[in-house]
Order: sequence, then structure tokens, then C-alpha cells
Amino acid sequence: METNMPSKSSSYAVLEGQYTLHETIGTGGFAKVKLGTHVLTGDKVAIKIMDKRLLGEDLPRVKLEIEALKELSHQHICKLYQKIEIENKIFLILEYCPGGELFDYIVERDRLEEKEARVFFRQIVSAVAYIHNKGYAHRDLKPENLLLDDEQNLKLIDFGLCARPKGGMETHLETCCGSPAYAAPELISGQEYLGNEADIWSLGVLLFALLCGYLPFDDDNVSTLYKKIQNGEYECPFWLSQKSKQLLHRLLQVNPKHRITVTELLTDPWLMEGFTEPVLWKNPFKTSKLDEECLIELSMYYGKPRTVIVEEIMQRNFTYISATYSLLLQRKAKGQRIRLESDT
Ligand SMILES: O=C(Nc1ccc2c(c1)CNCC2)c1ccc(F)cc1
Repeated sequence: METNMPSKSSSYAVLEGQYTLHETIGTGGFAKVKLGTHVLTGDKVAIKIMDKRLLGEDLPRVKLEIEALKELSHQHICKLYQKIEIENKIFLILEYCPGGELFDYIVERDRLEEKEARVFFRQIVSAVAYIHNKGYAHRDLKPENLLLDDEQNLKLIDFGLCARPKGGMETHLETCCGSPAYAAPELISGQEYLGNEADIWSLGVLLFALLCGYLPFDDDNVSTLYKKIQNGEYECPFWLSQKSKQLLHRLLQVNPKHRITVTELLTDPWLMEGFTEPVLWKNPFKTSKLDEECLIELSMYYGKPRTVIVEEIMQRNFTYISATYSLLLQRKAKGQRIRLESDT
């Protein structure tokens, strides 16, 4: 009996009836991202496709990213709707971010005015404060990992390097990772470091990139770059305000113990300028209660009792039903209709 090798298209057969696949919208190291349409709602999604055979020793990173994304639910973190794993492939169904990378957004404008940089930076600080509060550190914060959605809101992606040390954020990490230009001095000198402190340094580099359009520490020669980072010396261009220079100074402290903490960051004078509220990081929508209207719509569509639908969503297996629920909830939040296309 001969078994024919699955052709490319058939390895996507698992998506049949759930998502329609469209063009490739991104290619990362070991993943390809395709545009998808969620069949029942017609909503667009991003489908990250990974071949387990090519992942090799990177497979644990992907598992880490999936576990982190399952735990994290925040308005400025790219949402995981569904995970599909078959013999040689993993499909992650993710929130659609058509605005592309913050990196390109800055480059197109040379640099951002303080007002606009502040709106973005408050969103990033909100996401990082939330992650740290959940006991995670991202460890690869950079404009390439911040995407814009269709409403110009930032969504943090790529938790492949994130860490959740067993003993919480107080335990030190050893692995050196992320992009050198954004890496904290203690991280590149191979010392033990705390993930959340290293994230705060990266926020300093990110803020500098937003306000200046180039990096505070840069050099073609990596060892020269490392020296500049370890010295923590950078030049502030003339256009920076006093308050922004003070914030950069508090973020880019070589000694992690002298660095501003994420809690102090929430009410920093530069971040508060023009705002009355500190940066909010709790998920305002995070109610344990599920939305009745969406539950009923799902229960009617599938002809399953409401309790069965609730059970499936609460089990957090990231199935098609829970993906459909999340998309219905998002449609409702945007005031869109939440009728499911019954194929009859
Ligand atoms: O949505 C994403 N990318 C995306 C979506 C639409 C478009 C682009 C990127 C860029 N070209 C314009 C259209 C996306 C979402 C999550 C992710 F991890 C990686 C990429």
C-alpha cells in the first residue's frame, strides 16, 4: 500500500473549513506568516506557520512562546486565537496587524514628535508592566517586534525569547539573547541578570529610537558596540526636551539597580505630560464572566448547549470555537454585528 507524501496544499488541509489562506505577509527566522480569513466571521487573521522539522533546537522556543501567549491577554499584546499542531507543522492563529512594524513607521517619518512617541510609549509600557506582573520578561523588545493594528494601536509580538523563571522575576537568567543594540550591559557581559531589569534597558533604547530615529548605541563592530553599551554613553540630539532626556537617563542606567522600575515608570513626568492618568496596565476587559450574546450565538450555530461552549472556552485549549468566541467578542467591542454565517 503506497502512502503518497502530503503535498504542500494538503498539509494546509487541516485549516479547511476553518480558515481561508491568502498571501504570505511575513517571513521570520523559522516561521512564515500568511494572511488568513476566519471562515465563520469573515475576519482577517495572521497565520504563523512553522515546520517542526526545520525548527530543530528552536522547537522549545516555540513551545515557550505558545505557553506565554496562552497566559497573556492584553490590549497591546498580539492575541493568540488558536493553536493547531499536526505531525510536522504548528499553526498559530494570531491577531491581524496590518499596520506593519513600528520600525518601518519610524523610518518612514525619520523620527516621531514627542506627542506621538508618548502615545506609543505608553502603550508599550502598559504591555511590559502587564507581562512583568504576570512573572514574564520579554527579552527582545525592539521596534521590529511591535506591530500596528488597523487602529494604529501597537501589538507586541514574538515571545520566543521570553522568560518566566521558576522562582519568579527574582531569579537570575543566564542565556544571552535578543538583539545586541537593545541588550542591557549586564546581559551582554554574560553576568547573571534579571529579565525585567533588562527589559527596562531595552525600553530606553526603544524610546531613544522613537524620539531620534536612530540607535543610542551603534557600531558596525560588535565588540565596539558592546563597549559603548557597557559604558552607557550616548549623545542626545538638540531636539530632545529636558523631561525626555531625564527619562532616558533613568532608563539607560548601566547599573540595573539604579535603573527606573516599571512601577516608577507608570507615573514618570515625561509619560504623564498631557495625561491625567498613570499608564494603566491591567486588562480592563479581563472579566471572568463570558459574554452572553457571543455564547448564545456560538451555541445556536453549533447546536450545542451553552454549558458545553463555556466548558470548551474555559479549558483554554485554543480551539476553533474559542477562536470564534474571541473574534465575536472583538467584533462586539468594535460595534460590529456578531451573526455567524450559517452555511445553510
Ligand atoms: O498581521 C500581521 N502582519 C501583517 C498583516 C497584514 C499586513 C502586513 C503584516 C504587512 N503588509 C500589509 C498587510 C502579523 C501578526 C502577528 C504576527 F506575529 C506577525 C505578523
